[in-house]
Amino acid sequence: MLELLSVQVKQGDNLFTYNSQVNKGAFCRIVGPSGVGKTTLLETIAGFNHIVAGEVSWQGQSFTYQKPESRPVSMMFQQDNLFTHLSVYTNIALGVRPSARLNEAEKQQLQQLCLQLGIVDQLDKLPPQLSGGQQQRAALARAIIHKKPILLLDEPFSALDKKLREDCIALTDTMRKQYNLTVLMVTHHPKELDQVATQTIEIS
Ligand SMILES: Nc1ncnc2c1ncn2[C@@H]1O[C@H](COP(=O)(O)OP(=O)(O)OP(=O)(O)O)[C@@H](O)[C@H]1O
Repeated sequence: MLELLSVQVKQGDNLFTYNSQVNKGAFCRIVGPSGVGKTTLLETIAGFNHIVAGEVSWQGQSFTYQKPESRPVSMMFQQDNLFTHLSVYTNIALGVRPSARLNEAEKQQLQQLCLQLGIVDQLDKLPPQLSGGQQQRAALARAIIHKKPILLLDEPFSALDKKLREDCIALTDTMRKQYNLTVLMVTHHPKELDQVATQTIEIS
């Protein structure tokens, strides 16, 4: 379980307090009006914000003060997830390790994952040569191959049209089950997650 206990975070003049529990393996949608602190919640779990008080834990182990790279999470944003001057392959391989140098087994796993995500033919290209949906699927591949148990998604498909959004949500759900991930997704279209969401956090 991912747990936030009286976690307090300052953003400018705002002080946010979070109390949430997300079950292991959940697909949790995070909803609420604009400016209420949804992105701040994900950034706090990812380690990008200073926590003033409280505790964040995974499976009973606190990671409140751990650096982002040591936390059991990977995060994907609405856009600009990829380095534009590096190939799609290298971008995804960076999810394995900073050198992006992979052994044969890792290369095969990357190929297999990209085959499933429908981007295996795009690996030699630069991200700007891909469509928006392909770019987000490449970012998803990088996040998944990172092998962290918690996947934080901040409106990841909101720039895509409705049909593509639905396809990407279904793919994310398949990945959740296959890789035993706990997914937290901020969305302004909660109904689109009706089929997949096992839990909802409403921030008001
Ligand atoms: N780095 C920052 N410095 C100062 N204020 C910030 C910072 N980041 C966010 N805020 C403020 O904190 C509040 C919450 O922002 P946040 O992005 O978490 O909201 P949100 O619920 O994700 O909104 P939206 O649905 O519009 O994306 C907003 O009022 C925002 O202006």
